[in-house]
Amino acid sequence: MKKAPVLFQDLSICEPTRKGLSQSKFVKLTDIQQRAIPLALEGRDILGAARTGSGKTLAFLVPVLEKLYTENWTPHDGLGAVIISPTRELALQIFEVLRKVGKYHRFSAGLVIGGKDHKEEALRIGKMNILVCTPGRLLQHMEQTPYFDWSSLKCLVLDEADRILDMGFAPTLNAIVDLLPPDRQTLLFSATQTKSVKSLARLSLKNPAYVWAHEEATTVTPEGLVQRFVVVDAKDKVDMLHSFITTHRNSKSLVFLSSCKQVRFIFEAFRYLRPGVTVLHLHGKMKQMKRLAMFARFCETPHVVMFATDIAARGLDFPSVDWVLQVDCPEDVNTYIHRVGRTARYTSGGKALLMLLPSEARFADMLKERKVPITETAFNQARLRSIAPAMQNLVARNSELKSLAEKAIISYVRSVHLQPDKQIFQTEALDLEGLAYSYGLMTTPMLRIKSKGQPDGSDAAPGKASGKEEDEEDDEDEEDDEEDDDDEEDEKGEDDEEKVEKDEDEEGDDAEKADPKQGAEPKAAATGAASAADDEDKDVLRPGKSWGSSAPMPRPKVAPPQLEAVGGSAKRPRTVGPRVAEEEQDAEGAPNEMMSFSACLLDDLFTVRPATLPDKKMLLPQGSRALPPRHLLKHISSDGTALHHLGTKTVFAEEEPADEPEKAKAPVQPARPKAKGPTPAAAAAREASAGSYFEKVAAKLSSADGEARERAKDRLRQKRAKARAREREESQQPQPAEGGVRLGAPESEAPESESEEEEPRMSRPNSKFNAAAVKLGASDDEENEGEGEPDEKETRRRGQ
Ligand SMILES: Nc1ncnc2c1ncn2[C@@H]1O[C@H](COP(=O)(O)OP(=O)(O)OP(=O)(O)O)[C@@H](O)[C@H]1O
Repeated sequence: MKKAPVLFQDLSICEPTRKGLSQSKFVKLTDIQQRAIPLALEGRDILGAARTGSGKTLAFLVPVLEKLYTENWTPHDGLGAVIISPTRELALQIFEVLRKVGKYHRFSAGLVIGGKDHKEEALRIGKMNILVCTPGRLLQHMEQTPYFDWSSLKCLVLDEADRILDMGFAPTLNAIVDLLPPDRQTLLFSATQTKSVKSLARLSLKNPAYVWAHEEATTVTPEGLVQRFVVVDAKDKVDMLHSFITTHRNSKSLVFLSSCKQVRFIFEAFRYLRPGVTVLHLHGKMKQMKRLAMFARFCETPHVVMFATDIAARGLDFPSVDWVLQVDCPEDVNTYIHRVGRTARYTSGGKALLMLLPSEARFADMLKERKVPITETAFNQARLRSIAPAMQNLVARNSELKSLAEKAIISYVRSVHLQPDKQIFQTEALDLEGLAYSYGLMTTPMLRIKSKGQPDGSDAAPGKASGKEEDEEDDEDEEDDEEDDDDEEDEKGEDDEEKVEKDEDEEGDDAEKADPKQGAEPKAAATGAASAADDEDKDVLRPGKSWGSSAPMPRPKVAPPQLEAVGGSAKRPRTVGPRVAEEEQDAEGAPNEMMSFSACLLDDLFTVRPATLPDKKMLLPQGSRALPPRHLLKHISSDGTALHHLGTKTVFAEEEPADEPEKAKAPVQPARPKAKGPTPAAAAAREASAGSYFEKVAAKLSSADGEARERAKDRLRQKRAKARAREREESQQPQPAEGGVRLGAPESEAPESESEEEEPRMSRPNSKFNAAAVKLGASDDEENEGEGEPDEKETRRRGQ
């Protein structure tokens, strides 16, 4: 038997790849690389599996580069390899590694993910040799881009193959595979293996080599990972989370929750609670640029907590994550493995804590059966501080937060309800009152149970969200998020009821978690009807709406005394709310700067044949300022190359209004909750904010016809009067009683949170965003030719 190569220099690979690897400091092969690369270099199809963080990315990138090199591929030969990833962030990460190790090749490479201008991509995609993409976007180009030719494709890679092969992505992947030439090499990699022979069959693998690097190992998770679980009541989860965060301020922690709405609520609430460490969030309903910026910021910041959905569970190589905390039970063992795999990567160590409800405790046994070494632990009760009064105070004073809390609970219940494993996920066992209490709500939100067989909304189908919860719902998600943002701005003067009604309408889109994945029978995952057949009691929860013979769930009152104790007022402060805080926090990454960040990434698609590109300025979105993301560069890289590369955009900086960079650089002042009535500064801020809102509305109205405008102005006047009255009222409000958090506590008392204030620290040397040559092996001059691209929403893909 041939001896497995130990060092990259032992491999029979070409000089450009060898140089790229050694310059990226890759010297020794990991297990999976030792086993998979030689077989792939022989031209074999590969089914590869290895623990998280064990180096699978290089295990397919090296063969891809070698394949094209040995085929004497030139930039004029068109598409030679496609690498498909289930999420945009992962695609971006793969692309970055490709840029590093492929630096000395002459191939062109493009990143094709959703959320960017389809037309601009279409202009360039036909000239790419290697594409790293998400499935939906690739299919869209295959169907709609006239000069996109994939007929000579040599290599197809599916990273996180089991995820891509599962039911959520199945129709898209089937359509892609049907179009691709069958005569190609196919490489599939994941940390968990796909069981579905049918899935594999549709890829028409030829005599594939099965490579499972840690088959003999006693554990399926990394050796340096310490794993614990704790059984906790629903009502204590938020307290535990808070205690955990405040006692791990010097760590980098990733916190998983079930749904986008939960992530949003917990993020907003914790920003107010100021736990003393930077808090971030990442979920599939964020706008593309914000998502990428969050991703980058989490990579760059050493002490930080990021709340995330399973969008962050797979493949992402965040540097130096100390803790993975799972507040909600993952839907299956595979998801657990991927989640905890965000820490203890390569040779480093890490810790993971899983919170299980008493009804979910059996999940720990399932983990052990699958060779996950996890042990039970208990929380130090002495360190557990109840933050329910603080939450209640926050929620009572802020209707947006209250609405978010309600939506979070509804989406959580729905996600539990849609899980196929009813032994673990028991909707009826959920302590909704306790949960509502811990989220600061006086009552549980209205939930109605739909009986099976009734007409159903899209969210009823467990399979609907599957595989699409993150990237493949691009437009809807982004619109939703954008709407959310706009709503929160626009509706500040609206009545609560109107707001709640609208929120409930939006709720239908939130199905990020419900994903049966491979643990479920594909059949059950496919349709809502199937799910009904699966389980007699599988009803569908919809927020606040009646569905035929549905019966309302009880709405028990939750411990009113606590509310009294915290003295929270039902009157909400109208202006300096989380949204304003968020805007301030994002000042360093405000929309235009985000746009530029996107543009940086989009350079990938602008660099081949620069001479044929339209004038750079033409590529800018109308009316947008292509601010060079200087300050954002800090988030991207401290690496000289990156600065140089991105720095070429300074030409646009000169066109930038002078105030913009200043704004971006200005230290961000967090919105402080109030202790007692508005301070003069807060009142001024409110006034200003209210003014800007009204001005915005007035501006909108300026285009309306005369009569309508007059009516609207009347309404506006009334709202202004109301707002002033409210201000006056608030200034006379009593202080919260003992036990409550005083909103707007003086600086000295508030724990020092960095969430809004702290400039993210400079990147580390191993930044994921070290930009190298975009055209692989291109000179700086060549590579810097491209320029930014408008950030328009992509059109909805067909067939999805
Ligand atoms: N041969 C190597 N030498 C040194 N570091 C390596 C090597 N291969 C990979 N790494 C590093 O190990 C880390 C994990 O690699 P990678 O992201 O490819 O893991 P993975 O197996 O794909 O993980 P996941 O299953 O979570 O997707 C990365 O930071 C990567 O740079």
